[in-house]
Amino acid sequence: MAEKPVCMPTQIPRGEDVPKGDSVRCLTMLGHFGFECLPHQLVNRSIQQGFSFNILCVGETGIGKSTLIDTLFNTNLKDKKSSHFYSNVGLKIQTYELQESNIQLKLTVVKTVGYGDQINKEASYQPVVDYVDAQFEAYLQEELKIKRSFVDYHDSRIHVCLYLISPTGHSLKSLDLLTMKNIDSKVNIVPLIAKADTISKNDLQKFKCKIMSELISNGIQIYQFPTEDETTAQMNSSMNGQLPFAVVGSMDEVKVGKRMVRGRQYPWGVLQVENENHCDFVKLRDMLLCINMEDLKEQTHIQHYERYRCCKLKKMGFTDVGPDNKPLSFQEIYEAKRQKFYDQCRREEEELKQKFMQRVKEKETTFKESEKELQEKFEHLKRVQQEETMKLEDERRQLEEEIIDFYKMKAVSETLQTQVCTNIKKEKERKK
Ligand SMILES: Nc1nc2c(ncn2[C@@H]2O[C@H](COP(=O)(O)OP(=O)(O)OP(=O)(O)O)[C@@H](O)[C@H]2O)c(=O)[nH]1
Repeated sequence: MAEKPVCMPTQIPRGEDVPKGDSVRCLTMLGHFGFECLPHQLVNRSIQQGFSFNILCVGETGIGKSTLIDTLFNTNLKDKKSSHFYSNVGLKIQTYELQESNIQLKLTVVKTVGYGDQINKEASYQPVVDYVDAQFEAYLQEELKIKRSFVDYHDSRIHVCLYLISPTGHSLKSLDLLTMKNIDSKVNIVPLIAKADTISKNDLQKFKCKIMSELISNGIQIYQFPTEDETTAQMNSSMNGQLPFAVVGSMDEVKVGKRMVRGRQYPWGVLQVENENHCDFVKLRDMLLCINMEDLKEQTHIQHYERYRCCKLKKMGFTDVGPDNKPLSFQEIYEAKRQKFYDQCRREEEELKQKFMQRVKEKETTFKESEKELQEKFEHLKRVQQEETMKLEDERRQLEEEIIDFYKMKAVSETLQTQVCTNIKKEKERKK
């Protein structure tokens, strides 16, 4: 084996001419180094770690959500039927560990419950929006932690929203438009016509065109299968032209000739779920699971999550450039924020002090006025009391004088009485 060249860090003296443009130099290698095996390392690691995929299934009650998921993963995920009588829309979240050959898949299925059953459907999309945002928020919080643990973190961000449209054959319902409008910037929407076996082939084509034109005229962005990779470009661009997929779900095995196939049996024949001439189920499964799962996850991360993260950080006051459009470091923003916060605290403290002083002054004035009032009242009462005392004193003196006069008169009357008695006695004796 050839000797490996020692890789030295490139050091270019300042001011020395650096060739512009072609900065990557191609070296002719002298032997085998083994880095052609790099992709295998990735494959092995991915197989060891396992894969995860999160699907949001939005559609009216009984439209065929559970059957479609079961058919997609060829498993019976055993889901109970929902009632039509919920007063609000809810979500049912279930995580399954699936295995195919030696590939592990952690599948999370989030399904709407009671969707489209309320009379007032205006807020029906809100639980869906809240859930999608909550998963972004959880991921952001993990990212912002000092000690992050992405190795065992269950990333629950929604990778695809399968939006099941009722096979009315006419047009989208206002609830469909409202919900899709509110989630199209948060999640990859793949629109599907549910129970496509209930609508004729002719009507189906017209219905597909109608749905697409309504989505475009309402400015609703649906997921486009990527066309950058030349190995999948042709297939994906052809599939983009066939959206929304008309799907049929069934876990029933039906006999067709000598084969058993999955399908729906009718008196007039069998609808084979996996027959591309009967419905678009296989197209959906191939696009979703075989060809574009990684792109769906990537779009979730670099487009939808990025938008949420950007909005959230901006709301928190973070920015990449200052008012003069010069780049700002995290440290500078932090310092600026700290200073702003400190100034705000000082301002608020000063305001509080002023308010407090003002209130103290007001209270002081009120107390002084009350004190003055009380003093005046006291003086008045004192005067009244003095006058009362003097009056009473006068009356007492008058009474005393009257008593003295009374006693004097009493003494005089007693003297007179004694004299009269004596005189009467004398007169009686004289008459004898
Ligand atoms: N004709 C037809 N019937 C279907 C299809 N998919 C499901 N069904 C039937 O529709 C009924 C409801 O299907 P589910 O898969 O339970 O519907 P769902 O939307 O999960 O129901 P909830 O969870 O109760 O809202 C069942 O009787 C299914 O057999 C389909 O593609 N075509």
